[in-house]
Amino acid sequence: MTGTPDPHATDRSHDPRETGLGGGLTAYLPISRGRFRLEAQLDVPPGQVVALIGPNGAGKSTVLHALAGLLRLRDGVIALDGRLLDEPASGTFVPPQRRDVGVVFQDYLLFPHLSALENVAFGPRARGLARGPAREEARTWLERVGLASHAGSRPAQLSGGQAQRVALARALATRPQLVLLDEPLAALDAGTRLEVRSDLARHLREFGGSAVMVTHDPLDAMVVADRIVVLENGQIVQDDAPAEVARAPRTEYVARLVGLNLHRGQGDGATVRLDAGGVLHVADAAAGPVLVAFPPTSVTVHRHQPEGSARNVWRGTIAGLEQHAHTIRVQVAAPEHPPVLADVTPAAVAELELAVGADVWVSFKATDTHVYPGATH
Ligand SMILES: Nc1ncnc2c1ncn2[C@@H]1O[C@H](COP(=O)(O)OP(=O)(O)OP(=O)(O)O)[C@@H](O)[C@H]1O
Repeated sequence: MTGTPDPHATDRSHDPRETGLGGGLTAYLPISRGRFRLEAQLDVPPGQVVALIGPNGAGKSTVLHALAGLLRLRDGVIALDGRLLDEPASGTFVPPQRRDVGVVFQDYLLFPHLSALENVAFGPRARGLARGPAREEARTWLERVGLASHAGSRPAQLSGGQAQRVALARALATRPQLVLLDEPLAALDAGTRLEVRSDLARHLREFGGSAVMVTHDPLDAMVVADRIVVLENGQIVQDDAPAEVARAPRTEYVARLVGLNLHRGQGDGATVRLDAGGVLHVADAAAGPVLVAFPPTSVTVHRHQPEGSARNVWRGTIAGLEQHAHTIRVQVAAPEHPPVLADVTPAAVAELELAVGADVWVSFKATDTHVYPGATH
C-alpha cells in the first residue's frame, strides 16, 4: 500500500499533545518489503542536511518513501518537530500532502503545462494560500534560486539545471520542516552539476529545516551534507560527518566510494594480519579487530623492486586502470596480498608503460596507513 490514506486511521497530526520527540526529524523505520528488511533509526535536527548513501537496493528509496508518506509503516514511528506523522501503534498516519515535507523526487517532475512560477506557486496554493500571495511567494523563491527571469517559462523551455532549481524552489516554497531529495543532481551534466551542487548546498543551509538527500555521488554528499548516513542491506553501517567518513570509512563500499584503500584485520602491534589474507605494516599500535585505511595517493607503483624505507612492498599485476580527473587509478592484485588502489599521473602511466596485466611492484609507508577499531556496530 502506498500513500493512500486509510479512512479508519486517526489523524492526530494536530493533536497538541507532546510526543517528547524533540525538534527536527525522528524516525525509527523497521520495514519489510518481500525478503528485504530495513531497520534504521534516523534523527535529523533542524538545520542539518543528511546525505543517505549506499549501494543499489540498500533501502534508500524505501526510507524516503516512508518519510514522505508514500509508504505506510506497519511498525516504528516518524515524527517531525514533535508531531507524529506515522505511528501504527497509535493508529496515526498523516497523508503525504498534510505533512510539512517538501520533496524533490525524480518521479515528482514539474507540471509540463504550467510555467515555472505556477509550478512553484502550486505548493503554497495546495497548502491553502490564496492565488496572489502564493504567486508572490513563488516569485521570491524563483529569485532566490536565480530564476526570476524564467518565471514564465514552461519546463520544456528550461535546461536540466534550471528545472532542478525550480523543483527545489517548489519544495522549499511550502516552508516545510523537512525536505527530501532523491538524487537531485543525477540528471545533470558534469558542468551544470558542479554549479547546481554548490547552489543546492547553499539553499539547503539557508532553509533551516531538516533535509535528507539520497545520492550515489560521494562528492554530492561531501559538498552538500553535514552528515553522511551509509545504508547497506537495510542497515546503517556508518553515520558520521563527511570528513570522518572520508578519513575513516567503515566498510569496503564506503572506502571505494571515497577512494580509499580499506582492509579489515587483526592488529598485533606494528602489523595487521588481514582477514582476507596478507599482512600490513602500520605505524599506529594496533590490537584486536581493526580497519586499516590508506589513500591511493600514498601508494607508489614501480616496474622493478624498489629500494627505500617503505615497509609495505610487494609484487602484483595490474588488474585495472581508471581515469579520475587528473590522475589514473591503478588497481594492483597479488595472490598473497590485499588488492591495492594507487593514484599515478598520466606521465607515470606512459613512462612505466602501465597496462592491465603488467607486472609491477607497489610500495607504501607504514606511516601513511591509518588504523582504527574495526567493530562496525
Ligand atoms: N514495492 C516493492 N515490493 C517489494 N520489494 C521492494 C519494493 N520496492 C523495493 N523493494 C525492495 O526493497 C529493497 C530496497 O529497495 P530501495 O529502492 O529502497 O533501494 P535503494 O537503496 O533506493 O536502491 P537504488 O539505489 O537502486 O535506488 C530492494 O531489495 C528492492 O528489491
